[in-house]
Amino acid sequence: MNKLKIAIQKSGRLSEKSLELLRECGINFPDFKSKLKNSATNFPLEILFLRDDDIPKYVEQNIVDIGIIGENEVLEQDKNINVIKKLGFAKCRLSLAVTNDSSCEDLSYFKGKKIATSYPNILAKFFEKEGFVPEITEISGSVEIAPSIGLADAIADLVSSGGTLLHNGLKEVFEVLKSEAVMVSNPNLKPEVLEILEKLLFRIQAVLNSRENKYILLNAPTKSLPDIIKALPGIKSPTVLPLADPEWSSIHSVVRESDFWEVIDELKKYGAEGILVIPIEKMVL
Ligand SMILES: Nc1ncnc2c1ncn2[C@@H]1O[C@H](COP(=O)(O)OP(=O)(O)OP(=O)(O)O)[C@@H](O)[C@H]1O
Ligand SMILES: O=P(O)(O)OC[C@H]1O[C@H](OP(=O)(O)OP(=O)(O)O)[C@H](O)[C@@H]1O
Ligand SMILES: [Mg+2]
Repeated sequence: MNKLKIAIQKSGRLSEKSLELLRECGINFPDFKSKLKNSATNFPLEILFLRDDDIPKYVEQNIVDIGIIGENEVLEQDKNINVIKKLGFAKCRLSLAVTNDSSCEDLSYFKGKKIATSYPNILAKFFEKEGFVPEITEISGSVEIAPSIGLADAIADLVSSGGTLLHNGLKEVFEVLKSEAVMVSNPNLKPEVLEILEKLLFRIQAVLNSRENKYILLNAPTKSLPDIIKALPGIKSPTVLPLADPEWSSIHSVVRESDFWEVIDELKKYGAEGILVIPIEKMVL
């Protein structure tokens, strides 16, 4: 039987969220990662647990068909692989940071400086556009320690909360790129494997849609219905149901998480009451 082979980070920032995504797609697999190659029990999928840095190479060589890694790793390694879906987790940015006492106004500050990073290729390309490339020293982790031990003048590393920079006396000065987890694929998959991938992507999209949206129910004065309907950017148009009291109606709709609070403010302005917000389990459009 044909199977789709996926590589997932064994342990680290991407690991749990990648497995959670597969589980939410209804895919069951034995729950232990010490067995580095596992098969799903109810979907034609084989899961390999690997170091994230190795995943682009394995996808390029078609040892696996697809993988989940950070966009940062895709750009750094520049292998012959395709990004086929952004997955919306492990959001972070690659930023330049200097010691708190440095006065860094613009990028020319880095002329003649030494920068420690795990992303030397991305950083060199970034500075080539500026017309100069500072000295770059590659280290594979704990990058934030470099200025305090005299290894470099500045760093370029991944930042999300900013806590690690803060605890190491550094300040973020320029963003080099934004990143999130992505699914990558070998560009030449066999049709029978592509067919399985399409099925998986369909399920993933339903999960991502549900994460980005909320189902809302509310009661509103019937006379305000036109305003309320205008304020609700539903999938098609909201469901309107009469209540026992004809002066009131019940309205159901789907609202994007990102627009949520503005929409609620609008609805309240038009007299909406008893607003219930419900997470969506899956959403097939
Ligand atoms: N602070 C962060 N917030 C959000 N996402 C992050 C953060 N740091 C890293 N990431 C993302 O998670 C990916 C994996 O990061 P992690 O630190 O687990 O990798 P690693 O130490 O290289 O692991 P491995 O042992 O597999 O080589 C990164 O490539 C990046 O895309
Ligand atoms: O802005 P923050 O929320 O503090 O996150 C930033 C830190 O997260 C990543 O390292 P990670 O913790 O994954 O450890 P690693 O060095 O082992 O990769 C990154 O390399 C930073 O050090
Ligand atoms: Mg790694």
